[in-house]
Amino acid sequence: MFELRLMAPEDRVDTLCEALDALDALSVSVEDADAQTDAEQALFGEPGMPPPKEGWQRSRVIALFPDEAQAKEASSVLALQDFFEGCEVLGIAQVPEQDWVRLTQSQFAPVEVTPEFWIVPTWHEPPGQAKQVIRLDPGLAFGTGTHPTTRMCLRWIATQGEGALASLRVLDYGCGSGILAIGAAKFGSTDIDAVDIDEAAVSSTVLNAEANGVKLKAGLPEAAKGEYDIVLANILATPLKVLAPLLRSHVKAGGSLVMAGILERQAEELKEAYAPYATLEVSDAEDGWILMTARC
Ligand SMILES: C[S@@+](CC[C@H](N)C(=O)[O-])C[C@H]1O[C@@H](n2cnc3c(N)ncnc32)[C@H](O)[C@@H]1O
Repeated sequence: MFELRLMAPEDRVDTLCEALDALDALSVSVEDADAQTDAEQALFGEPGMPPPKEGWQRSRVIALFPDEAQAKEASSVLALQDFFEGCEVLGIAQVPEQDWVRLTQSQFAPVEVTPEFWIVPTWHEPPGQAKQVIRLDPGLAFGTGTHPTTRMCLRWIATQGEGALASLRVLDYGCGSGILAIGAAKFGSTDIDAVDIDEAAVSSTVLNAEANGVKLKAGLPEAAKGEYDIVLANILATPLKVLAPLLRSHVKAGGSLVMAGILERQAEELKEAYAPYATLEVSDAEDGWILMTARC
């Protein structure tokens, strides 16, 4: 395959990508042309908020074509268009043959939750010291264990102890891949509801639970019914604040509310939002994220 590399100012990127698509590019990717330089302008938004602006000052647009002739033709056609003014062809180059499957898989190594509890992709052998293992491959839904918020929730489950959840009813609210619900099952729970607003997450949860040989019920949020001994919710601070009365209503008296997706600096606003319902405390922290829990 051959890639056609182009430079485009911010206001031309969308048009250029659409044109490349119309010219039968197999894929088009856009990178910050000023990344790692003094001119780099970060475009991070607050979690849950849109970024400060839509695009970078200058973007490198890379389009993949099946052969050199098509890449050259696309380059010539683009150069004749009015909208190409301000854009530039950086070059055409052959893409070296790679084993893409192996390359992708190599980016997902086993993840340690505790020295004895690991998340292991199916193409890896579990580490020797692992006593509990969740088998999970990256998919459409969030939750492979590579994010600190997921790991902190799983660590909380693990610190309850082996089999400690055996007689406990668990709700995983915002289940994504179902990783927390599966973790709860690994530590003994047999009565688990996993819910999400995203139907793809619900389907992923069902498949991942089957792959791990655990029993749970997955569905949309209205499938959460009644009270639970443990409510796990790894969402984000803003929805967690909105969901405060609902999440609290699902926790049994004496039960635990365990929440992640919260930045360190959001601890106080979460405590305030939950004050009418529960007393939250910070139970864990990793990479600027915190785990907040309450005994209800
Ligand atoms: C950060 S992911 C967490 C996934 C997984 N539980 C984990 O810990 O890795 C948050 C999930 O919450 C879901 N979600 C967001 N808002 C929600 C809401 N109001 N009700 C239910 N699920 C929600 C999203 O679709 C997403 O799958």
